[in-house]
Amino acid sequence: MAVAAAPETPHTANGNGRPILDCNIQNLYYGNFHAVRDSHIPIRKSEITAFIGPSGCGKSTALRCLNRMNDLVRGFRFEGSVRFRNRDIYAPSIDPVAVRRYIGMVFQQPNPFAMSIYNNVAFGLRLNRYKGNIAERVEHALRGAALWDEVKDKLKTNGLALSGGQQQRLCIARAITTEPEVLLMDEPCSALDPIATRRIEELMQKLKERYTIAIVTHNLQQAKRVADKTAFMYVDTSKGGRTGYLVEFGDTQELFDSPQEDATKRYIRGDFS
Ligand SMILES: Nc1ncnc2c1ncn2[C@@H]1O[C@H](COP(=O)(O)OP(=O)(O)OP(=O)(O)O)[C@@H](O)[C@H]1O
Repeated sequence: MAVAAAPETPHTANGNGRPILDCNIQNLYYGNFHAVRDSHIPIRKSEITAFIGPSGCGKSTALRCLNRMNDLVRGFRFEGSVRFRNRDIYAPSIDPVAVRRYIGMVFQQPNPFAMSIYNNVAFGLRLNRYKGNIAERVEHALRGAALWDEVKDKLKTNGLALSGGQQQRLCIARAITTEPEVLLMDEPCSALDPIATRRIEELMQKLKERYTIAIVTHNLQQAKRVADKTAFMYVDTSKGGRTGYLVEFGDTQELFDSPQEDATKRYIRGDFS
């Protein structure tokens, strides 16, 4: 598969210089609806990049561009590029299923499969016909997701029997078991209580040593706590539509402490939501 063939070695290449994932959305449509324009978001290795902005500005849409999840939506049309391992993942020769093997995703609602904890985590390995020791990889992923100690004695229990926070960590284990390079997280804590949220945030800090993370969050404090870089998006209604675009991108602390754009200032102050 073309995506896999590029020279960069996962997890060991120097993170300086070019972004690991260079997202350049010129125009993005759902049917006739112009959903996002002019958004260049470079995502750097071993950093957490947060996407913030008011509802409907295209945060999730932009995130889902990064592993071609929007391809599953009828009428979706993309103009631009997303470069990963020196290739544009939207090039005709690229298989979107293979892209998702390298760029995994965790969703807003924890969504374990209705099967055992073990099988949830082993699922992706079996799908990829992994020939090594599956039990070892399952344990490794559950440890990586800070869940092993809580579930090691009940691996045959149904994943749906776990608490919401545990289910989300199970989904993270499921996403990392195939060792992706990038993890996309679409509001991963929005269904969780503050304690479970904190656990996921702590986990993200550990995970970023090994995986590059992009996260959509409505929670500005969360972006401040976890993200190295932040992209602020807003909605352009000037032409009668509602098209999202990138207003400002930069170091999280700088963006919050001294935003350059008026829209960013007002959003951070809470003048609009
Ligand atoms: N599958 C889809 N089909 C058609 N339009 C869509 C689809 N998904 C999103 N949209 C539209 O694209 C725009 C951006 O949606 P998106 O969910 O990306 O925004 P968001 O910033 O993540 O919003 P929220 O914070 O409310 O989740 C919205 O106007 C939305 O209605």
